[in-house]
Amino acid sequence: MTAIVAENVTANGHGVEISHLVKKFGRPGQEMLALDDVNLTVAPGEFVSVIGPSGCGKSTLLKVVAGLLEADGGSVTIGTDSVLEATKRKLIGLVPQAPALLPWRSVRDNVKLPLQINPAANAGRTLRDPDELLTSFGLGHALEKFPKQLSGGMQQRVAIARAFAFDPALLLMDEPFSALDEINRDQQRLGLLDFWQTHRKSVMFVTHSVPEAIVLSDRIVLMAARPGRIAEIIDVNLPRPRTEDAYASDAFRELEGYVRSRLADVMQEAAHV
Ligand SMILES: Nc1ncnc2c1ncn2[C@@H]1O[C@H](COP(=O)(O)OP(=O)(O)OP(=O)(O)O)[C@@H](O)[C@H]1O
Repeated sequence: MTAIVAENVTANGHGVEISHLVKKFGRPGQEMLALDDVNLTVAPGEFVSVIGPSGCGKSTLLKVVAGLLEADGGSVTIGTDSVLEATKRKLIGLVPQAPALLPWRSVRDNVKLPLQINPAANAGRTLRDPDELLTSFGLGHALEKFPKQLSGGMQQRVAIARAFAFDPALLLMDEPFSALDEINRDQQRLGLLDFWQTHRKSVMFVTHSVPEAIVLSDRIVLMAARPGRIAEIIDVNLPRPRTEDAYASDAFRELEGYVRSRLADVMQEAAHV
């Protein structure tokens, strides 16, 4: 992984403005409110995690922002663009739960793919060289390999490198480390932290892990279920750049206790609905 180089890295990317967002599933008359009046502003270069009980709408929120699901009400603006315009202009990088690499392309060619699709949209960007990018993610030795020759953790790193390659204005990550074991997961999250602190992109990151949300984020959006909504937005006022030492600080542990107790509150509420 790259060394942590910058204390004062300029924030990059576009902000996100989510306003009165509503998303329903189901047939008319039997609808379920997956997102009920969700309002959230993500500043350019801000890292925001979304946490909450199963079924509270975290993935749905990310999918609406990514343009994979259409909203039933409200709006999402990325910079000054609608989601549709942002997807056309390739402003959004998405890292799904499973790495979704093309098995017949080498690691290098998987990372090159977003540079090759709709190249006109890449004009004026700082595109990253796939080899350099993969090397900075500790995969310099695996450029010619195929996805099946890599471990799950390495594959997920390729997927993250691929999302960074075309310099998107906004990165959306839906539990990117959930399939990994705890040791691997911790390594990957510290690697992402390191990379992000050097490049400062706007990020929306879904996770079930409280420590993961704290170590990575500037703010944590706590969601509640039935209907899916924002219960609280929690500031993470820990100094940056952060390293694994952050876990050991009193401030970290205090915040972890607070987030866990608020998570328990919303889970208890949901149990009584
Ligand atoms: N395509 C769909 N059709 C119908 N209902 C859906 C669909 N996608 C999600 N839902 C429902 O919407 C609600 C929110 O789902 P979502 O996957 O966004 O939750 P989540 O917070 O990401 O959950 P988890 O933490 O378990 O991944 C759930 O009740 C889910 O069953």
